Amino acid sequence: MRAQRNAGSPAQDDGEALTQSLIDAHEYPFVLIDDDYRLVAANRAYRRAYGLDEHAGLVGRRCYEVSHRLDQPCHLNGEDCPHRQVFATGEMHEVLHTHYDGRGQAERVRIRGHAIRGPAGRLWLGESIERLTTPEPRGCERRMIGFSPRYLRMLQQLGQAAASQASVLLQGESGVGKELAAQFIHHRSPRTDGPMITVDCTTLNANLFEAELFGHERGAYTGSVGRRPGLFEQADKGTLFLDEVGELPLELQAKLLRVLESGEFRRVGGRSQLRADVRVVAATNRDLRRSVNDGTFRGDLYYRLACIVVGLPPLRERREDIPALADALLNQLCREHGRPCYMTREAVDCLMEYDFPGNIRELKNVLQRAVALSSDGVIDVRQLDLCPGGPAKRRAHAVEPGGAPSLRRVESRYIEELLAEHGGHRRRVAEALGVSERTLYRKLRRYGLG
Ligand SMILES: Nc1ncnc2c1ncn2[C@@H]1O[C@H](COP(=O)(O)OP(=O)(O)OP(=O)(O)O)[C@@H](O)[C@H]1O
Repeated sequence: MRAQRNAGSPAQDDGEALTQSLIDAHEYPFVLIDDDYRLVAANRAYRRAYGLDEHAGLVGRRCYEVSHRLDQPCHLNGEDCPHRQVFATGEMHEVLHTHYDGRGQAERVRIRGHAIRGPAGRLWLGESIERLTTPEPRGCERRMIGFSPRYLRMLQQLGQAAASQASVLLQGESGVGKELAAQFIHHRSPRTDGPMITVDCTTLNANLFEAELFGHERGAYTGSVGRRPGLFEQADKGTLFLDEVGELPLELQAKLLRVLESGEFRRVGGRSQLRADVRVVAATNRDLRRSVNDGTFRGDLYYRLACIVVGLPPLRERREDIPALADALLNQLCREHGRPCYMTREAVDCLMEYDFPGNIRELKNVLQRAVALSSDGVIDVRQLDLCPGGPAKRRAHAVEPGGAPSLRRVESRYIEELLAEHGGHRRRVAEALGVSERTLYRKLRRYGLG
């Protein structure tokens, strides 16, 4: 708080020097902020991170100007603001935010806002800032691109879910990144050194269920040559990821519930009762509550799986992330193809206009196609093959005379158009849609197009 006053008593000077050396000892960027959002003191790490030298008039500037490049507090921008929370409650508040470093580069940071009290009871906000892009983030975290407030809120929820042992249900459309989110939870959880085992619930049927999940003993049935542990056993001390859990037939839901409740199972052909200690993360692109109401999903299983529910936003609801995502995916494709590629401004605008029913997987496919189509490494609107006349035309087709159609209606019409365009070739339709063939088959069934 040195620069707040020009001269102080020796005792004050000592106090200020002490405050400064205490915050300088902090390894992460740390800043003290008053109730009017003004910076009061900052440590060296903060000044380095935000490109501010000691004499650059740091004190008195507003926190949101320095770190967010905003001219208003971040809660007015849809963000969870630690300043507002700490001054309202006097309690520590942790959030994820996007900050801009000294070179104007966006970076994801975890902020812990502490309530710091002065001798006279005055309150300050002490922000400790952990930069998540450096030092090295964990593998899947680095791959999870997104800086929008909506995406950061979701990451925050995933982080909180990871810290608990409760089961987590990830809900979101196909291609939004549910599997990546499950990996994030696993790697952030205390089980990170254990295995993460994925169960694809779309492939399970009554014949396979027990052998797949619980394993079998040698000679348990014709063709079972050796003993094989099941997925449940393999996930012991780790995470069991139940992908597409909403597709599990009703009769198997009861069996799954039983083993989840008890943690006990028996291999096929085995006598002994075995136990596995698993943490369950499940994912679905259905509205499972509605499935419970429809009677196609068991309510008791839903409540067992959905202690914590995290919704993953579709890409069209976080369009501001599209340029960064496209950039990262394009860089990856360039590395794979061994040649540089560049996207024009118009191409980026075109991507931001598009609705991406297949979400990030579709964005990836669109870019893959564009890289293949571009002869000189420049990707323009033409190579994207989306607009004009692409989604805009398709969207115009989809609008009903009576008003906006439902998303399901838009999607089913879009699939119909793609089927016609590709002569009914399902693999190509799945590619164009940016979903797996499996997902396409489900959609065809759902919309009666199969
Ligand atoms: N935030 C992200 N940043 C970069 N890439 C992402 C992100 N989220 C997902 N992806 C990529 O998008 C693709 C689809 O992701 P993922 O398989 O996790 O989606 P999903 O929701 O599980 O899809 P489905 O429901 O069809 O199984 C993957 O290639 C994944 O690496």
